[in-house]
Amino acid sequence: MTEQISCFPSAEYHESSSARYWNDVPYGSTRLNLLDICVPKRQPEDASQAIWLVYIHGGAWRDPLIDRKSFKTALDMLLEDDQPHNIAGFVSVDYRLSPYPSHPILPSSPSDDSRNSQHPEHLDDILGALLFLSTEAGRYILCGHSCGATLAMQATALLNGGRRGTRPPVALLGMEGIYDLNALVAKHSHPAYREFITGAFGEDEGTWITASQLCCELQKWQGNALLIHSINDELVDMQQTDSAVEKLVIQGFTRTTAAPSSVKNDGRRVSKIVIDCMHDEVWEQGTELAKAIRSVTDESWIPNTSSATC
Ligand SMILES: N[C@@H](CC(=O)c1ccccc1NC=O)C(=O)O
Repeated sequence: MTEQISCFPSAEYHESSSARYWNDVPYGSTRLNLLDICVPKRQPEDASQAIWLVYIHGGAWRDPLIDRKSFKTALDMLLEDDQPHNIAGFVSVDYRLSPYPSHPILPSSPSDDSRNSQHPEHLDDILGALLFLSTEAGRYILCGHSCGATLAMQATALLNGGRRGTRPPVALLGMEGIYDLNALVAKHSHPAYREFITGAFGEDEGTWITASQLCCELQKWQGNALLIHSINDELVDMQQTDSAVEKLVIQGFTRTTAAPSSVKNDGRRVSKIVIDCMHDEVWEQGTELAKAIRSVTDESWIPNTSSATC
């Protein structure tokens, strides 16, 4: 079937009893510039409150087996919810990856331009996807897992600088995020850490510092940030989330322990929630990812000031 929707005109879709799906939609020119869109049939009752959720997968900027499809388990759970919600659509985005020649099943080839990228190309792809979506999904929450949370933060920092045509998200949801590359490598002695950070950001540790600083450059952003980390994350230490929260607080964010509904919700709130599962169980089992999305799409997490979307 086809339908005219302004951002993806006449694209093919398929449907289930609960949603319509536009899968494998190209937003750029490489094989990994693809995204999946899901529009629930039960739409928000108040269209003015409608919000999109854009998910950025993890996988250390390089793992070909962790891709946009990793959102599916949580998405299926969310579509089964019987409570009303305010999500107009869900998007899961792929982006170009860094080299992974030692991958046991799908090693990257030097001639594959979608698997030989380095910073800031992953980020460029995310910004490209958000620009592509901007007509349809202009009011959105940006959600990422692991290095997807890094990209979500960095994209928000750049969009807040006023890239034409794309507004920053109204809220950020970071799960098991990496926000300080140098600290991650210093903390974890397993050579894989240095290997994937070098693969994604190069040998120059100065670049790692600049890329990490970009994560928390949210001085003027008016949205709310919810950062979630598991006490049993065996791959990324909780200090990553703790120090990101501190950096936001230093920039004037108010630390909240509950959803901001209990206080005046004019944005610039940051909250940390501790969960209990392993790093990839967040999306593999889907329960924690779905739960986190329910928390943040609760209207109380969306700032009610109009400036939040400017
Ligand atoms: N599966 C990945 C590893 C991975 O995803 C990862 C490992 C340690 C810390 C963070 C990770 N992922 C972050 O996006 C790999 O094979 O390189």
